[in-house]
Amino acid sequence: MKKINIVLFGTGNVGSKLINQILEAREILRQKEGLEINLPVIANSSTAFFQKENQQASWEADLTNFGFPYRLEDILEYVHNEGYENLIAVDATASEQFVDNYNELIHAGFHIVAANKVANTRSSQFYARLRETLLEHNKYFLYETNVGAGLPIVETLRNFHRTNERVTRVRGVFSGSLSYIFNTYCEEEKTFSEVLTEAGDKGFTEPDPRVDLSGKDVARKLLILGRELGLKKEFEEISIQDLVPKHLNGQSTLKNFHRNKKDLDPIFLKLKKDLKQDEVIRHVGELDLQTGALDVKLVKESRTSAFGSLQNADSSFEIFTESYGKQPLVIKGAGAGAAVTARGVLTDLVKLAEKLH
Ligand SMILES: NC(=O)c1ccc[n+]([C@@H]2O[C@H](COP(=O)([O-])OP(=O)(O)OC[C@H]3O[C@@H](n4cnc5c(N)ncnc54)[C@H](O)[C@@H]3O)[C@@H](O)[C@H]2O)c1
Ligand SMILES: N[C@@H](CCO)C(=O)O
Repeated sequence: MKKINIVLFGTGNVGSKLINQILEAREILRQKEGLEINLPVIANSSTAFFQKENQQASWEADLTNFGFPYRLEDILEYVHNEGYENLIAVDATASEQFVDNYNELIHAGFHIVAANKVANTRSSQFYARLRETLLEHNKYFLYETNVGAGLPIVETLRNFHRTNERVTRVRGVFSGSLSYIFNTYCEEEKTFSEVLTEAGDKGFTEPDPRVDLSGKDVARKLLILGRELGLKKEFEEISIQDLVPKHLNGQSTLKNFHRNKKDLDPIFLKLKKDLKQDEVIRHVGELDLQTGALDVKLVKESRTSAFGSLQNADSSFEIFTESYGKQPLVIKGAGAGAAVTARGVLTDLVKLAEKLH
């Protein structure tokens, strides 16, 4: 039986769903894949819990009752002393800082699976150095959920690139949360701030929804795909339409944003009122591989168009390549949500396990 040992960082929407999916799938994975997934350590921003045997269904109570404040070194020392092999660190945080730990984790023998997009969107230098370190230590880094949650976008583009299929353009509704927000806002008689709150409650938005509304999350996804296709770009080069008014932006606290998010209502009401009868608002990202332009913006679409008819938190990616000619390859489905994202992370874990001895 092949065994992998996971140290999970982040027990929020995605991380907690992942633990439950692992517990539910554990027996099937043993029987059908010959794979045993252990979760000896789970940690959030303040607390870690070490478990000698397999994680139990009561992990939430264990983390609350037996968790303790920790430093990364405590975890590294623990897994080293216990002799765990095939170690995988799962980054289910949204933290800008946590990725600073990747280097140390790789040196300590970890592979990495990330839902967090930050590591792939820092400078090109950081991006290249991370890959060099992985190579030097013979470690893998999988991050399919960085774009389109559980949809197979990164792998599809990587396969095109590997096989010399020229990708010319990728256009899409990249954000599951903004898809939900505009799909709902254009159909229902609710204020924008009500819909935004609803999207957060359903686990569709980033922990700080301004990361979605500012266009940053979609810009990150464009950069990740562009780099996957060999494009040399920095985050600052992306053209982004920011939907957050200045007085509520990242310079002010998240609490202040939530307290004043009603200020968004008149802005979006005006946009809605300006629509023609058959039009809806959609948030799109576009990556033009021929010009190297990356663009994030709001557009008006006809209700019956491919993007205009999207529902719920669905994303849709149109991939234009040489062989697909004028008709793009389209990948469409839920682009946000804890369950689909956690399933994507679990898929990365199983894929990574296949590569290990
Ligand atoms: N929710 C989705 O639909 C979705 C889809 C695809 C990708 N993602 C990505 O998944 C990640 C998690 O999203 P979420 O919705 O679960 O967020 P969340 O806010 O619900 O959970 C984040 C967790 O990370 C923990 N954390 C923060 N900083 C940490 C640190 N330094 N060390 C350890 N733990 C830390 C927090 O305590 C919390 O448990 C994000 O990067 C997000 O972009 C989310
Ligand atoms: N906020 C993100 C979650 C998935 O990364 C989105 O809307 O797509």
